[in-house]
Amino acid sequence: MITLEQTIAAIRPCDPEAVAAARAHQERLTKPRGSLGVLEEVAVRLAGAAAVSPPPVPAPAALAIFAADHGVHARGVSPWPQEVTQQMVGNFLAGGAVANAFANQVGATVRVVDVGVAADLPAAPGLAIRKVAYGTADLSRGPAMTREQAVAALEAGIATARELVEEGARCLVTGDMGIANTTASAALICAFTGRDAAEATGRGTGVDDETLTRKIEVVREGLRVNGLLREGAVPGLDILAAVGGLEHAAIAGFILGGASLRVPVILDGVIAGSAALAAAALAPDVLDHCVAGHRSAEPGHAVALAHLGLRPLVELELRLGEGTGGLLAHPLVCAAARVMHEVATFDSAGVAEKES
Ligand SMILES: Cc1cc2ncn([C@H]3O[C@H](COP(=O)(O)O)[C@@H](O)[C@H]3O)c2cc1C
Ligand SMILES: O=C(O)c1cccnc1
Repeated sequence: MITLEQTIAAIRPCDPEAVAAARAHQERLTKPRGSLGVLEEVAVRLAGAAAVSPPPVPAPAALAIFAADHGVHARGVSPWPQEVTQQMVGNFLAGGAVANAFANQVGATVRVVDVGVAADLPAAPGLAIRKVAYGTADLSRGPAMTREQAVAALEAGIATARELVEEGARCLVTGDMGIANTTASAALICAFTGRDAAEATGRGTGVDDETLTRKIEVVREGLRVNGLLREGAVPGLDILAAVGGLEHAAIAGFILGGASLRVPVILDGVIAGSAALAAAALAPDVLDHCVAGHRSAEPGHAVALAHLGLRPLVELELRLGEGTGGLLAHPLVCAAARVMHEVATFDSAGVAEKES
C-alpha cells in the first residue's frame, strides 16, 4: 500500500514549461485572445498539472462517494436521522440518487466507499468497504478522530484514487455522504481560515433558524474544546482529526492521491472544499491539480474557495453534495482541454490575425 507520506512526496506543482507552451498555443488558436475566459485558465492548469501541452482530455471520469457518520449528529445539527447515510449508500448502489443521474449524464462511473458508516454494510457491486470506524466521536466534546484514524481514512482515499486510475479513470470527482457533515465542514473551514463560526456555518440540508443558531454554537464549541480558535496554532493533520469527519479525511486523501498521479481532481461542494483545505495544508502543491467544480449555496464553501484561490466553474445554488456539482463541471473541464487538441491555429486554417 502507498502511504500518506509517499503520496505527499510524489506531488509536484504545475510544470512551468507546459504552462508556457499551453499559453503560447492558446495565442495561436483561431479565436480572439482570452475569448474562452475561465476555460483558458483551466486548460493551462491542466497542461501544467499533466506536465504536457496540450493536456490530455480528462475522460473518463470516476466519482467516488465517501460515506461516513458523525458523532456531532447527537447535538441536533441536522434534521435527518443518522440512518439516512446508510440508506443513501443503498440508493447510490441501486442507481437511484441524483449523483447517479448526473454520473450517467456525463459518462462517469460511481464507486461508493464506506470509510465510517455507523453500521455494517452488506457487500455489493460498486461498494468498497474501507471502514476506519463506526462514525466519529462528537467534535464538540473533544477530537472527532485520533490521528491514527485520520491517517487511515486519508490512506483509504489515496487507495481509492489509485484504484480508480488503475481501472482507467483520467479524472477524479469527489463525492460525500454523511448526515451532519456540513457541521464538520464548517468547523474545518473556520479552523483553517480563521473565520468565525457564524460566517462559515450554513443550513446544510435545510435546518430552521433555531437549529442554525445551535449549529453555529456547536461549531464554536468544537473549535474551543479542540484549541482551534487561534489560526495557525495546530498542524493540519491535527485539525482534520479534531473536527473533520472520516469522509473529509478520505476525500483529502483522494485529492492527494489523484494529484500524486497527475490526474486532475474536480472538487464538489462544501465538504470537498473543507477537505481540500486539509489536503492543501498537507501538500500545498496539490491545488495545482484541483478544479473547483461548482460553488455550493452553503456559505462556508465560498470562504473555503477564496482561501484556496480556486474559482468555481458552475454556480447553480446546488446544496446537495454526493459529487453532483463536480460531475456537472466535468464536460466543461473536458471542453477546455479539447480546444487545445482540435481547434485550428491561424496558420493552419489560413485565418488572418488581428491587425493592431
Ligand atoms: C436524502 C438525502 C440525500 C443526500 N445526499 C447528500 N446529502 C448531503 O446532506 C448531508 C449534509 O447535510 P447536514 O449537515 O444538514 O446533515 C450529507 O449527507 C450530504 O452528502 C443528502 C442529505 C439527505 C437528507
Ligand atoms: O455543498 C455541499 O456539498 C452540501 C451542501 C448542503 C448539504 N450537503 C452538501
